[in-house]
Amino acid sequence: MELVDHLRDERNKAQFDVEAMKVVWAGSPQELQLCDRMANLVANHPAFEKLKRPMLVRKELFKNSLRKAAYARKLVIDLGLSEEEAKWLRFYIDEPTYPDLHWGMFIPAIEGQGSEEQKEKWLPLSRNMQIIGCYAQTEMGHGSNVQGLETTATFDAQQDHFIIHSPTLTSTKWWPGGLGKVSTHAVVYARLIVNGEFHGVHGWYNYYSFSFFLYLEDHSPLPGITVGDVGLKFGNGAYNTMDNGLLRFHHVRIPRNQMLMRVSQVSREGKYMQCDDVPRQLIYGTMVSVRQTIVAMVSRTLSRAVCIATRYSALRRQHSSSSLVVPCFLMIDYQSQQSRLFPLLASAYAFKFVGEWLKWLYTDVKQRLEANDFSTLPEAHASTAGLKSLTTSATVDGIEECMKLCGGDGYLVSSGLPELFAVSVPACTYEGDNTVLMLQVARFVVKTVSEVGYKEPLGTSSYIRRLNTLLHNNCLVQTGEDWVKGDRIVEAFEARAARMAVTCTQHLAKFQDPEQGFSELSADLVEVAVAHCQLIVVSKFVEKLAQDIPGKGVKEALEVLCYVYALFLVHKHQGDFLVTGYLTPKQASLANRQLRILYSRLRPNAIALVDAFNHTDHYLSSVVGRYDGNVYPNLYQAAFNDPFNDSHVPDGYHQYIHPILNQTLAKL
Ligand SMILES: CCCCC/C=C\C/C=C\C/C=C\CC/C=C/C(=O)SCCNC(=O)CCNC(=O)[C@H](O)C(C)(C)COP(=O)(O)OP(=O)(O)OC[C@H]1O[C@@H](n2cnc3c(N)ncnc32)[C@H](O)[C@@H]1OP(=O)(O)O
Ligand SMILES: Cc1cc2nc3c(=O)[nH]c(=O)nc-3n(C[C@H](O)[C@H](O)[C@H](O)COP(=O)(O)OP(=O)(O)OC[C@H]3O[C@@H](n4cnc5c(N)ncnc54)[C@H](O)[C@@H]3O)c2cc1C
Repeated sequence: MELVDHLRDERNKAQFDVEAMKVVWAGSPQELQLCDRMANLVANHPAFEKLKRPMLVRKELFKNSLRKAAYARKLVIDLGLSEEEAKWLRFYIDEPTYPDLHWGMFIPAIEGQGSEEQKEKWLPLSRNMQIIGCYAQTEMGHGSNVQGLETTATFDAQQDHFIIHSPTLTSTKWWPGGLGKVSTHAVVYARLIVNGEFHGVHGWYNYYSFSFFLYLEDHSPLPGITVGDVGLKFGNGAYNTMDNGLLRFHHVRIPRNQMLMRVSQVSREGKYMQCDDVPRQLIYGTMVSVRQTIVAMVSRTLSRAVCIATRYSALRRQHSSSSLVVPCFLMIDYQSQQSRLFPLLASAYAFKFVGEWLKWLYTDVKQRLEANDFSTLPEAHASTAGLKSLTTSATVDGIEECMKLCGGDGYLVSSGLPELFAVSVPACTYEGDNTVLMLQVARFVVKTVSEVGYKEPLGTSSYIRRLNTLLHNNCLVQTGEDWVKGDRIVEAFEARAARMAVTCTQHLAKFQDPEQGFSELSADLVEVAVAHCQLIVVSKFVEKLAQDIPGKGVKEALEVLCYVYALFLVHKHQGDFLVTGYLTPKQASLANRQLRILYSRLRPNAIALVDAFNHTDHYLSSVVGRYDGNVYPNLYQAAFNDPFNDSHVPDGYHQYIHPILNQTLAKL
């Protein structure tokens, strides 16, 4: 049967080379080839079917996810896949499961915080999956406040042991993924007590379950340990494939050498030693690593939602305002639809490029840390925390908007959007609540501003070196066209960020107690941090455009996206730009007018730009976002694929409907 491409006319409108754009989106021809291979491996393997997922009850859902993870592991071994290939394989399986935490947090925690001897012992076991681990930091009473963790690790010099204990209900470890049912081991964060003295929070490599011996049928916890799942989470399917767990210790003994000893050590004699030159913050290093990973991946999540909404918008017709009878307008041709959709399309590209940059920054920091150079850690912390916060919040809001952009059909599970939203929304909370993370960025920015004159601002904060110019020179834009110049746009974002930071720093200086000031001004400080992070995203997009980008029309299409992203933000936050006095109302309205012109330039490329994401239909799992655009027959069929339509007479009909129809309610 001949396949009909319902989006062919839209595809023919493209003004750039889509294959070349696919390479830009993937990062390199090699990355494109790798992702394509892994995506198709998953798409063509029946083991990874996922359409029935939202219909399954938790126990079936969980068993199904274990089966998929086991198949994935088998494929990794049978095909001899590299760690990088295995990572993409897991990504395209598109189901949160215990290996995410094992590979994403447990192993990095040992790598970053273990001594050489500890790494030699535990890493091979972990990499071969002879043990499965998780990252147990959060407690029932303490998530953001890591210093408040209550679990204790008391050194017993006589037996050369640590005694791990949960002294209160609120000290129960609460939320760690993979902990509830699967993991055999955990990196546990607890307060160190040596000779009755507290030494703050540290990490311990710990085992809590007999399941280390995989052949045991009885998967029961070690004595003194209570473990379980925290319970059903938001959205059927979604994150319920993960066994987020709870864990309590009752005076559980572990050998002294299971304390992760890179940052500090306890000797056989019970002497506590902070390792020379290694900052205590290194115990937070795993979070820096995962926040970076989240930013590297988030653009794919947003691109998925945008791809679905763009394709459906380019197919579905609505009435024009002049004729309520003849459906003529494609949804995508409504200005109002474009003004909601195109900034999200531009954001997906913007987040991809900032993610690439952050990966570079993190790789550099990691190498420095290995060589005991900790100088760039504060910058890495602020950038990973801020960008994780900015991009996940925007992505989750964006998915919700895409759902609305598809009208009622977006709300159907078969659109793929509700599940995508449910699985993504906890990203605003895990790895640090987004507001708490923005406050960390604000601390960094305010500190940088306060130190001007005696400490040189570096990296992402180097704009603060030009504070005088940024505070006193106002915007030079006179025409709409003036707004589509990279350096002018970056300068506008620098001026806004600098002015907001200086104002807040001055307000803070009025408080005698800086912490009280920080608390009272926290809402303003979050806005300072947002301005700083948006500047990073905009400037990295502009820097990307300065590179050599091959392919017909590719650079031009990216330029339009970059300006859409930036001018959309200028419009959305015009209050900031106006209040700081950098823009006049006239310049702000020129930005908005230019934005509309950019939407019309983006319009013919819209479908090609989402095709360049190279998403398979399996990954999208969306009837309305199908590549061939053959939506309506499939939407109709999907309704009948729902087991609820197996029968015309649902359970309960005879019992509860017949009495109403027959007026025999009294018998109920
Ligand atoms: C939307 C789509 C999503 C797509 C997703 C795609 C892929 C997903 C991939 C992976 C995700 C998979 C699973 C997720 C699993 C989730 C796991 C978790 O959630 S683990 C638990 C995470 N918990 C947190 O993040 C807690 C947040 N709290 C903190 O980080 C800290 O306590 C806080 C708030 C930063 C600081 O507290 P505070 O008490 O004020 O300060 P401290 O005394 O602790 O420290 C002060 C100094 O330390 C510096 N600092 C803080 N953090 C770090 C760090 N991480 N690295 C380096 N330095 C750090 C801080 O700047 C202070 O420095 P100065 O003294 O000012 O110099
Ligand atoms: C799906 C999922 C997976 C997770 N996986 C893991 C895991 O594998 N391992 C692990 O250890 N943890 C995990 N967590 C826990 C996660 O890291 C915490 O939920 C997160 O750090 C936030 O902490 P909290 O839940 O205690 O929220 P809280 O800190 O109680 O925050 C609640 C509210 O208070 C505000 N708030 C808190 N502190 C401040 C402050 N100082 N200033 C201003 N506002 C503040 C926040 O903005 C938020 O609005 C997971 C959580 C989820 C949802």
